[in-house]
Amino acid sequence: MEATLVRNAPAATPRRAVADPVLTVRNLEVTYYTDSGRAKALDDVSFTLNAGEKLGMVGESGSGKSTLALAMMRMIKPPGRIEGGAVVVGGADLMALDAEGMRKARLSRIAYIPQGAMNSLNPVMRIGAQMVDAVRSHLPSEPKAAVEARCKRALQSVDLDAGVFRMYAHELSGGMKQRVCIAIGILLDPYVIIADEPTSALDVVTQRQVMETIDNVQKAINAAVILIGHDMGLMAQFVDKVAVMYAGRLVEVSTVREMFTDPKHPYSQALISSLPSLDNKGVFQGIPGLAPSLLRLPSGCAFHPRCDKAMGVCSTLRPESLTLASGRRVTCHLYDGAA
Ligand SMILES: Nc1ncnc2c1ncn2[C@@H]1O[C@H](COP(=O)(O)OP(=O)(O)OP(=O)(O)O)[C@@H](O)[C@H]1O
Repeated sequence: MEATLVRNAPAATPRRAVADPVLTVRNLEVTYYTDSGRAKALDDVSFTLNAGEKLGMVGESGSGKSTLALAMMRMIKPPGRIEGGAVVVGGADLMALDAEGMRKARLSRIAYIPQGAMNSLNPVMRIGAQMVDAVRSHLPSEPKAAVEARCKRALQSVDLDAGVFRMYAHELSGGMKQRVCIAIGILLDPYVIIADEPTSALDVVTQRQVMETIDNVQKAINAAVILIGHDMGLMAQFVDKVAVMYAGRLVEVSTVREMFTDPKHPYSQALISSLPSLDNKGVFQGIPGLAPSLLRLPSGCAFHPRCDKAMGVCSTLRPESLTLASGRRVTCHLYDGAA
């Protein structure tokens, strides 16, 4: 079946009729076995996304955001190891697929636009040939003309001229290259798109255009989108929900409005108050201390040494993820008994 990639077209393929949530990540665990010891980079990570929902994944460097993306794609390499959990996309648990099943699932069920993707385009192959290769590895019997038409539609849906099909990466600007990567990501109409820092190394105008492109293609195919990034301000304009990671754990998942107006976890509160605002001109509040090494995590809650609301229990007991009455998720002892 051909993908429907026309901008702002309604969700069209029967595949989109899959029951919500379209993505369920359950108890995902990843450990890196390094010479210095074991680093648990994902610790019991769970969340869900409905078709058409956009989730922003934020957290300091080293908190596990890219590891989460790679684990969902089953692309964790040694010394890392996925040690448990499920990633259910459109009804199929990716963790239970054999290698060939997983190869097919990449791009068709779940697409990943890695950090720096635009620099990984092959410099000596035309853009079109790279796109055709990606389609062919999934749909070997699709006629050449149909494959080309699919690729050109994908280029047009990210606001690139179909002529880009015949161009080389060096002929394109950074923003155009990033849009090519997005076009490749949507070639097979996936249920879920993960974009890891899709706007890094781009100027602010191009950043906005790239985010708008993701927004448009996401609406056109009704995919669930995970945007990984540091720029809370940019993210706030494009996502529906925000998930905050700290030392391999999801410490809060809230709607973007709740996160910005009433963050629950002290780490989310610190992240929000560290953002510049017109009311607080020139007053920047940093987060005290440094992110902990995963090799030597503090006992109890890993955030407690930096937390201005820490209580006795925080240094001894690991908090569980709680769902508050409003449906928000928070991993903090402050809310024990409130769930
Ligand atoms: N190949 C590896 N070997 C050992 N440890 C690793 C490896 N890759 C990642 N880690 C560890 O896993 C943790 C999570 O890393 P990850 O790259 O997922 O973080 P991140 O939140 O995406 O950071 P950034 O924002 O800088 O991209 C880090 O603390 C890092 O030390």
